[in-house]
Amino acid sequence: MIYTVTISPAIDYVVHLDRLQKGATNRSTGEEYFLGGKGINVSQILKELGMESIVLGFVNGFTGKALENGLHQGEIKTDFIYPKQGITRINVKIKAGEETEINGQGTIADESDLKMLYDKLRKLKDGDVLIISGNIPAAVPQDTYSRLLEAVKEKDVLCIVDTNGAALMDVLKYHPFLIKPNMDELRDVFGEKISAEEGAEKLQKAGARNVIVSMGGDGAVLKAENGTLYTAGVCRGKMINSVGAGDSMVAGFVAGYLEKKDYQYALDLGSAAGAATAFSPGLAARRQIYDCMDELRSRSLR
Ligand SMILES: Nc1ncnc2c1ncn2[C@@H]1O[C@H](COP(=O)(O)OP(=O)(O)OP(=O)(O)O)[C@@H](O)[C@H]1O
Ligand SMILES: O=P(O)(O)OC[C@@]1(O)O[C@H](CO)[C@@H](O)[C@@H]1O
Repeated sequence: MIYTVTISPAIDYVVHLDRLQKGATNRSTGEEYFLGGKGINVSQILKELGMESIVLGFVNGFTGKALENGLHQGEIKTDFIYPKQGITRINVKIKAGEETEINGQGTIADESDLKMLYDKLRKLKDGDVLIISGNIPAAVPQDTYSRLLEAVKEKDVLCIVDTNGAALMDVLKYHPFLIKPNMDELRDVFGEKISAEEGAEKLQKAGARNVIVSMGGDGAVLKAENGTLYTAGVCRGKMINSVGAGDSMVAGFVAGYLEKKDYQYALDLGSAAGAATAFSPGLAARRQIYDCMDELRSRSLR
């Protein structure tokens, strides 16, 4: 089974404006609500690609109920924990020419809540897949991801971690199967001058088995554990949404890898899913992902 972990899930409130005026009442020209949080986005794209997963994490309050109901309506299984503090956040994504995001703090998991999550992970079995995505909120211990990996380290679980900064560097000693920083996250760790290839190599030397560096509309590279550097093509289309492209790429890569154990195929499916989301108002639908995949594959076969 595939498990995704989202420490602080969200409802994403996307609001469209002609122009954002600071210090004034702005009237929207339209708005949308999406189920959000990085691991939850991964589960939604996996579902589009025909793969079942179980969503783990912390939710509470009316927004938590809406999120859980929405996932169940989409036939996505959940096994949430319900802390007493905070409520599931509403993240505001303002689209007024450029995108401005305001992400809340959300549910706050305390030590007893976290222990429930570690206990759930200890029950994972050999062959399971664990995908941990997103930032660790400030109110939650910053070594939480390391402790999640500690809980599964005796099992043959394929671990994927999509996070940044200290939390990313901290998990490398557990040799995660995959990490996926973007260029900003790479520069935060290694400085402005780092290239995607150099950064991927450094992260691999520090312990990651496979490293994808995603570069938005400029594509992505994968430094794989077989020593090969794979390059992804870029699908053509109109970028209308940057929220969830990275999560879609993680889901596409995992789905592709589980299907064929072929790194180039997995990277292409990840790139197709990322692009299809970038070209959609919310997360991509199956058909758009496979249209992008066909475009990438037909170009690389020429
Ligand atoms: N404008 C675009 N055109 C084509 N492909 C794109 C575009 N934006 C994203 N992608 C695809 O999606 C992948 C992931 O995007 P990106 O690098 O923006 O991830 P990210 O920074 O983690 O995203 P986010 O944090 O916004 O979810 C890219 O490597 C690329 O394959
Ligand atoms: O505040 P975090 O956890 O860093 O990011 C949360 C978030 O921006 O990430 C997803 C897109 O990747 C959105 O669905 C969600 O609102």
